[in-house]
Amino acid sequence: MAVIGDSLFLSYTISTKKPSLRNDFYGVSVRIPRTGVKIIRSRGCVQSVLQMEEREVSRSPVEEVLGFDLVTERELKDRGFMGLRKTKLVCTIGPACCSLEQLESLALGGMNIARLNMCHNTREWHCDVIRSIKKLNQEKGFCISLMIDTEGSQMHMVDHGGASSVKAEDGSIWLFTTQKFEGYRPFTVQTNYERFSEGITVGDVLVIDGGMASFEVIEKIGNDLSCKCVDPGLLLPRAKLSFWRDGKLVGKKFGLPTLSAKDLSDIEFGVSEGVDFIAVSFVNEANDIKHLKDYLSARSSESTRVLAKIESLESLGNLEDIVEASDGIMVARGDLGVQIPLEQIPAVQAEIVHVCRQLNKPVIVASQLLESMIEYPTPTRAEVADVSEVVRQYADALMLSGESAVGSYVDKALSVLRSASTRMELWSRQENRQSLLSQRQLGGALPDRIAEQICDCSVEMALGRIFDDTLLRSETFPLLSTALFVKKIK
Ligand SMILES: Nc1ncnc2c1ncn2[C@@H]1O[C@H](COP(=O)(O)OP(=O)(O)OP(=O)(O)O)[C@@H](O)[C@H]1O
Ligand SMILES: CC(=O)C(=O)O
Repeated sequence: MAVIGDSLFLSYTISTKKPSLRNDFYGVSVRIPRTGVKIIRSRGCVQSVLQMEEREVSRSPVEEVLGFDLVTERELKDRGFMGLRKTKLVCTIGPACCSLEQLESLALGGMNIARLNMCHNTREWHCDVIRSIKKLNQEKGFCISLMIDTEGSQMHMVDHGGASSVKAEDGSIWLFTTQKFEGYRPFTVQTNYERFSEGITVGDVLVIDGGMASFEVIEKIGNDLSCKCVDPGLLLPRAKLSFWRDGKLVGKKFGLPTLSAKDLSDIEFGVSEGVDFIAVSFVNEANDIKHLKDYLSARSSESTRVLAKIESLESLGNLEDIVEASDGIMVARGDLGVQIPLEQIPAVQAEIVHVCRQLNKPVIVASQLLESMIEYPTPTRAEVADVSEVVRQYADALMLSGESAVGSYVDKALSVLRSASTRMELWSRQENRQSLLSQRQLGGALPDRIAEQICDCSVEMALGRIFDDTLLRSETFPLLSTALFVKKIK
């Protein structure tokens, strides 16, 4: 399977006295006139420099906003600028990729956003990574955006820093407790949340990490739970816990705010370091986002974009409001899979992406895209199909988690993501073009057919009473419908 891409890349930098650099979503959009692209070669790799005169930009009646990326020389030659990859790539930074050299390698491999998960590592470590990325942006001309991801309030096992996993055997009896202890205690799991057993009754099922292992509650001992393993499996450090009754999630209101004191302190840190995005974990309703945006605007940090992570059952019930309130969305399939049955994930993902497309909000699809590449140098066919499906759904970005943070094949994983998304975009464009050409009632030349399609869309919207009469009569309407149409077909 030829999904591994070419190794020669183009890097784009702007050469102008005062570049009109607009750090559009995912940080790599640049306003340019149609002309002014020159390819130069430097240090053995090909570098493209967009030459942009300010005079030209202000004079140009139609500015193009293009998403710029690293592309192969061959891709550029074959397909021109419109053929550049649109799907952005997010890499979670961890021990496997945090040195300056490793980050540069990711930048060359097409990383658009570096994600820092505030659950892990120290403030100093995060600070070093942020500084390294800024250095690469400044000195080597990359445009990598920075995202911090808050820890959020969720129920999980406490990591005692011992073995990387513990096996739970069928029928074994375990104690889930809130009592604090150091080191490893056999058949005992410490949970992070004191009220974790509130409302839980004998017979309920405790599921680990969305199905890694399951236990039946056999006795309540004060706040602790004695449980029998009914589905054996591995318990990983910080594994997430959820309770189920009669096949349904036991909705537990933890009484915890979406943003904990630690989250607020991490956000404060991110803002002071000038990160571009804050991804908020366990958003349940639009107010969670509105409050954070108010806070950011009080600090004059409105330019920091707020992304809502959709990973709880409750957030699905408030999806449209959350999408409206946010600057973008992350489909956090990892935690979502703890709260809803796994077989529902594909449909829920498609629905979230669809709502985001309808409301014109960017959406990242995250978790386990290339999970096997944490250990192996090639992806499974199913993983490549999953990545391609996300692109086909018109998600704006794909995210690597463990594959880049702790994986053994970080650059390869990114390369697979890049190649698979490029190919699917190309295929999708050809398919769209084909369906446009095969429309029966359309005119002869392609521009006529496109114009006719735009009119069709306008009529469709008018019939759907999307706009009031004043707007329909005004000159803005054709422009607006054109813009909506263009945006929708991407
Ligand atoms: N900064 C880091 N330092 C050390 N390990 C990290 C770091 N970031 C990620 N990891 C490791 O990579 C794995 C995947 O990271 P990721 O942040 O995507 O998932 P996660 O821990 O399940 O958190 P979340 O549920 O918020 O996504 C983690 O389990 C952790 O082992
Ligand atoms: C990314 C993340 O937080 C999740 O998938 O749960």
